[in-house]
Amino acid sequence: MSNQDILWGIAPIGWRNDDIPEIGAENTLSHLLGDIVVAGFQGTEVGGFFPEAKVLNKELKLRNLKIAGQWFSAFIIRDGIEEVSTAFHKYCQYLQDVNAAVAVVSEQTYSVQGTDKNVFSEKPCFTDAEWKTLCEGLNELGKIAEQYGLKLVFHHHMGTGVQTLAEIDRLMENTDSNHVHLLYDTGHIYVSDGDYMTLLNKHIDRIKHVHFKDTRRDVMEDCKKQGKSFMQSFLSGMFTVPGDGCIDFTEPYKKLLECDYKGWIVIEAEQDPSVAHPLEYALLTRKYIDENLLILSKSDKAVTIK
Ligand SMILES: O=C1C[C@@H](O)[C@H](O)[C@@H](O)C1=O
Ligand SMILES: [Co+2]
Repeated sequence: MSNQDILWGIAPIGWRNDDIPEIGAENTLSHLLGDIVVAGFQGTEVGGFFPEAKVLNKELKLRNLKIAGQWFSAFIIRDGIEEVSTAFHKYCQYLQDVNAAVAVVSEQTYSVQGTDKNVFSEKPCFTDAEWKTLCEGLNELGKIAEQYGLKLVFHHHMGTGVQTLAEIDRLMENTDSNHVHLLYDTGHIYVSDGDYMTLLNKHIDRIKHVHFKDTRRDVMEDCKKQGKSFMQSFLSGMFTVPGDGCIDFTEPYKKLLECDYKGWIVIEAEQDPSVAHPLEYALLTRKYIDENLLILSKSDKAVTIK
């Protein structure tokens, strides 16, 4: 790895999917971690099927792998911050026990992510009062995360109330930059807004975790035309690994280098593992990273796309 400030990981989502537990159910933890070593990544994120911290730590140590973080579905607007905080403490304790860096939080109130609704046209929008509840709640969760040595990174996501650049702007403006950070997911912002550089250029100072997710443009257009749900879309192959889709990752990577980004870049591509062989795709993206990204240095300036 040429840049020691950046750790490269690959998410379990290519092997198993927490949104549809049936797919890839045959892929065990040993299988996943073994593939990650073969493909030359330094770690992963926690999947829903991962074991208790002690067991996981042993498996990680045997393979010299690390945990970057884990997804947390928050319902701050629906349930209130008190109820969410109780679950969040427990989740942060586990992450601290496995030496993770970030708590990946997504607000799931009214989300259509796990439903049959058209993800391209039926996303929720929050009221002013709901925005206030959400932002104040996130400030609280951010402080809790810090008690466990973690940074709270907010995950903007298709089919949720924080999906578009305008919504991410609003969230960033109304949360405390000391406690609430941003996860930059190339795939989600590209599918939502058709552009992945504006968000990065605008909020680079708040970005403390990165998901590199690629998109097959033709599949995305087809899913849009057919009004598919989020799950139908990824099962149709809307997402893929960097190097296999239409996103040019040299631009975001150059920007991250130029701005001295320190943290994880996690490859994350939800596909059906019975269609897209997880190790084959992990190796494909490893080759793309080695040949196109790791050869770049800070002096290769990113072009600012307006
Ligand atoms: O980070 C993520 C976690 C998944 O659960 C989610 O559905 C996926 O799209 C994603 O970006
Ligand atoms: Co993501």
